[in-house]
Amino acid sequence: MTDVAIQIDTLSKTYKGGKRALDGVTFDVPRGQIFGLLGPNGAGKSTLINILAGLVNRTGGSARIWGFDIGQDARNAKASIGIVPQEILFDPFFTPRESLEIQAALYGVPRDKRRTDELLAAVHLSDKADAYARTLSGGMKRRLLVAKAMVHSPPVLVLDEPTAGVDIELRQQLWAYVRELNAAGVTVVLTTHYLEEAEELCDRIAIINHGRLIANEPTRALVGMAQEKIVEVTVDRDIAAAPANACFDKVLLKGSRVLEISYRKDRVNAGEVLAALQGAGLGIVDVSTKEADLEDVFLNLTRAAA
Ligand SMILES: Nc1ncnc2c1ncn2[C@@H]1O[C@H](COP(=O)(O)OP(=O)(O)OP(=O)(O)O)[C@@H](O)[C@H]1O
Repeated sequence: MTDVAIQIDTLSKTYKGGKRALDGVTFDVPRGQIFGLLGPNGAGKSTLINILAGLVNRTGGSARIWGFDIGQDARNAKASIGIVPQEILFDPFFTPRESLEIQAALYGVPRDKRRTDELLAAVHLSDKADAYARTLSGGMKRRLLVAKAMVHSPPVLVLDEPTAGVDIELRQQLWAYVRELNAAGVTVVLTTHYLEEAEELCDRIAIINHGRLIANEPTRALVGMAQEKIVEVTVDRDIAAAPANACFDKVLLKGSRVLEISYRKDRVNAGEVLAALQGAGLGIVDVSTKEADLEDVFLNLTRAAA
C-alpha cells in the first residue's frame, strides 16, 4: 500500500445521457514512476483525470491518492496531487508571478513556504515573471500551467496531454523538467498521444479503450508484446509478383527487387523467412529489419478490443 501513489479500484463514470466513459477500471500507479496513460480519443482518459482532480464525480468505484480516498478524504487527496489540464485557461491580466501566488494562496501555502521564484526559474519563465499572461506564447503558457500545478509541492503530478501543439524544442524542455521532478521524487502520470514520447519517458504504461483497461505493463514488456516483425529483403533478380509462403504474414513488393515481409516472431524467425526466399530460388543481396514499437502494440491491442 505504501508504495502506491494512486490506487484506482473499479472506477466507473456514466455521464448524464447514458455515456459510460469509464467501465470498472482498476490499476495502481506505483510511487516514484513516470506512468503513461494512453488511449485513443474518447477512451476515457480525461474523465479519469478529472475524477482524480475532483472536477467530475464518479458513479462507481473508488480512488485513493497517496493513500487518501478522493471521497472520504478529499482535502488530503487534493493536496497530494497537482494537475496540469489539457486546456489552457488563464486570466489574461495576471502575470506568471501573480498566477502562482494566487494558486498558492488557494492551496493555503503560507507566504514563507511559497516557491514562486524557484518554480518560475524551473520552467524558464523568470524573465516573463511580470509580463501579462496574454503576452506569453503557447509553450510558455503550458510551462506556467506546470508551475501552477506544483505550487503546493504535491507528491503526484498529472499532466493531461501536456505537449499537444507544443514544438519539439519546448517539448524537450518540458520533459527535461518532468524528468527532474521525477528524479527529485515526484510521481508523474501523463497522458499523451505521442507514443514515442510515452515509450521514451514512461516506466510503465496503461492503455484504456472504450472506458476499459486493456493493458498495464512495464514499458519494455509492453513493447516486447509486439509480435509482428518486418524484414526488408533485396533479392538478386527482378521479380514480377511477391512470392507466397506459409511463414510470411504479409508480403509487399516495394520495387522490382525489394520485398517487405511481415512475420510473427512468436511463430518464425528471420532465418526461416530468408530460407523460404532462397527455397523459392531467390538469392539474397541485402537485408534490414524493423523492430516493432509501441505504436504496433497499441494498434494491435486497441483493434483487438474494438
Ligand atoms: N461532460 C460529458 N457529458 C457526456 N459525455 C461526455 C462528457 N465528457 C466526456 N464525455 C464522453 O465520454 C467519453 C470519454 O471522454 P474523455 O474525454 O474522457 O476521453 P479521452 O480519452 O480523454 O479523449 P481525448 O483524448 O479526446 O481527450 C467520450 O465518449 C466523450 O464523448
